Amino acid sequence: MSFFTRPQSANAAIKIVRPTSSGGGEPEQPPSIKPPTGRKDCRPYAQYRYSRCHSPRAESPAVAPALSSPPTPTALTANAVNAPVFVPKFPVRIETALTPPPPASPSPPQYPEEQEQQQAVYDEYDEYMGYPAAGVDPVVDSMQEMAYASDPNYPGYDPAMDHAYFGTQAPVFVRQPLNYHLYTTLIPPSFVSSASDAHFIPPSGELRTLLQGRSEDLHTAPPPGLNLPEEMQGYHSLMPLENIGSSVERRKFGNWNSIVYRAMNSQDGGTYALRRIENFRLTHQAAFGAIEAWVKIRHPGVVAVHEAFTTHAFGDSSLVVAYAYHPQAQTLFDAHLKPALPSYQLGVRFQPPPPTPPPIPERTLWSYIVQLAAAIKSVHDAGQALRMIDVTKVLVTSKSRIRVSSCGVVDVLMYDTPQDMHLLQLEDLTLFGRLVFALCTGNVMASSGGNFQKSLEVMGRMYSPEIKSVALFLVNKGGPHKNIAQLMEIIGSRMAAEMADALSCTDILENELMGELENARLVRLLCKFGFINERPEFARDPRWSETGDRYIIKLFRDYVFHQVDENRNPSVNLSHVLSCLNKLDAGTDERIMLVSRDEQSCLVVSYKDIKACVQSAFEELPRAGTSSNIATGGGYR
Ligand SMILES: Nc1ncnc2c1ncn2[C@@H]1O[C@H](COP(=O)(O)OP(=O)(O)OP(=O)(O)O)[C@@H](O)[C@H]1O
Repeated sequence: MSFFTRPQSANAAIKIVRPTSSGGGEPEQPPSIKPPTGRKDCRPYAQYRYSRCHSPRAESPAVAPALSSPPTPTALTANAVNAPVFVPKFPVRIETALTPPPPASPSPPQYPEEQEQQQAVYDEYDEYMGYPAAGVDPVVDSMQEMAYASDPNYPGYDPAMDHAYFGTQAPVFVRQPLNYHLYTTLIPPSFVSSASDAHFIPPSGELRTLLQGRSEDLHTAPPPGLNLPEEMQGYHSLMPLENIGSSVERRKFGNWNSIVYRAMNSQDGGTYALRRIENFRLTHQAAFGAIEAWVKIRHPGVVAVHEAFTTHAFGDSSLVVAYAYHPQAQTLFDAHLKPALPSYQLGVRFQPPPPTPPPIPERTLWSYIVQLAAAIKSVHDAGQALRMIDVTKVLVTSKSRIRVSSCGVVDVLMYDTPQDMHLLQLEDLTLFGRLVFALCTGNVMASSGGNFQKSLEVMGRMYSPEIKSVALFLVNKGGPHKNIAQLMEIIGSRMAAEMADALSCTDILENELMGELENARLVRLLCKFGFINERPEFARDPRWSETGDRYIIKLFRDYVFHQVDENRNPSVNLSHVLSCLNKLDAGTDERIMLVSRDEQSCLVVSYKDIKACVQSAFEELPRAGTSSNIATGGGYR
């Protein structure tokens, strides 16, 4: 009988070879590995299951646990692959260059009770419950024994110490490193539930739809025939965000006509919202001084100002102020006050008036008040005034999240009529109060003249007295020392609730992000597989895929994607795929058995080796071409 001994650069791949008569006749030991029998299917799964339970964990390169890792073999060479193949005629024994031949009983002794407990723990975490466990298939069992016995990294068992296990000393099992390379385990839903509706964030499924919608929004093209400038001060692909047809009644921005466009900036590739004020003549360049101040203000409650310029690109002299673009943003008016469109049935308009929108829930209202108060405070602290707190200028940018838009425009437009900043800041509070009235009653004119008393009654009926107090504090004249900080004191307790909800939102988003953690690295790996496997230009060259690194990659791909069940039906187990690819990316020391397609040879190889194979095959690609050059690019390695 002969053994396959690995090349001098002892690597982790173990080739199972054909036994020959020159090896000295009958094996002296009971066989530690049996040839593949009729039940070959699912062996890799079973091997996998075993390895998860017993082989040491390696760390992900990104998050290496501070545990000493055992010596690891070097990468597998092409020679190992070209070694003689295993023919399952006689029982054979396996030997590695790293370990002495296993003792008569290679499997580590375990006390039945401990074994049971361990198995229970493994089973609890085993996502491959449906696959045959150790002990089911004799081939699997012997492969497991082999992997166990030949694994120098298993810290809990030393064959030379067999006697110790049967003595009085209890076996020592070293804690394994954490499974950093496995797919991420999310925080239990009872702690952070992304399935339920949170204040600032919809359930996970809806959130995805929402984000998809926003992404789509960024790419929508304008209808043809709008006759918009192709390019303007570095902005292109302009698309109006409101109807601009001649039949549309247009509201005014103060005394000016205004329109908002979405546009791309060719310098940074970003998307911006451009507010254009038509027919504006700039008399003093210094009018842009306020914009400089606004560019410096960054607050989550304020739509960020980017820059301002004048242009003749629209055929007139326009002022344009560029803002951060928030896809699918709606004004508060559109979100809460706008009556629903009249219903039509069979082309006939219904007579009843359109339904009024439902009242805003009190929690949402408090949230708006707290966010606006925080935004105003930050702007006032920066020495500016918002001057545009209005239901048509405050944007709802995501669930319960609002931002004041159009900042800085009035400062430029009204540059010629300078006003006292303190008075402007007081005016902000009054505008804020009017907005609260409008949101409570659904009427933009709620705080004016004859509506005032009726509005207070409505507010008293529908909301808590604190809301009314806040609205009254804001619209009442107050002394000259009235300021936003006083409001903050009044709403202090509501701010605590707001903060708790905001932090919960962060937790949920972080948890969601955890679920996406592996995406990038897995896509990169799959791309490499795509580059390497089945290249048509090497289709007639068996050396390409049947030798060296690429052969191992080919077998590994079969192991990952082409498993069959006991009835030879394709097994489609995404968890298996993800788990294998994660381990491959992390390059763990865990070993798996790769079986050739004719099932006549097997290779036991670690993920670390396969990772090296993938890397070297990928790097070899540009050199592998003959006359044709295979281009690489993008720097993804
Ligand atoms: N920064 C922005 N990001 C995304 N969308 C925006 C942004 N600023 C404004 N919008 C959108 O542009 C559209 C027009 O804004 P605008 O402020 O003109 O509202 P409006 O209701 O038409 O008010 P007005 O009648 O005063 O023009 C609105 O639908 C608004 O949601």
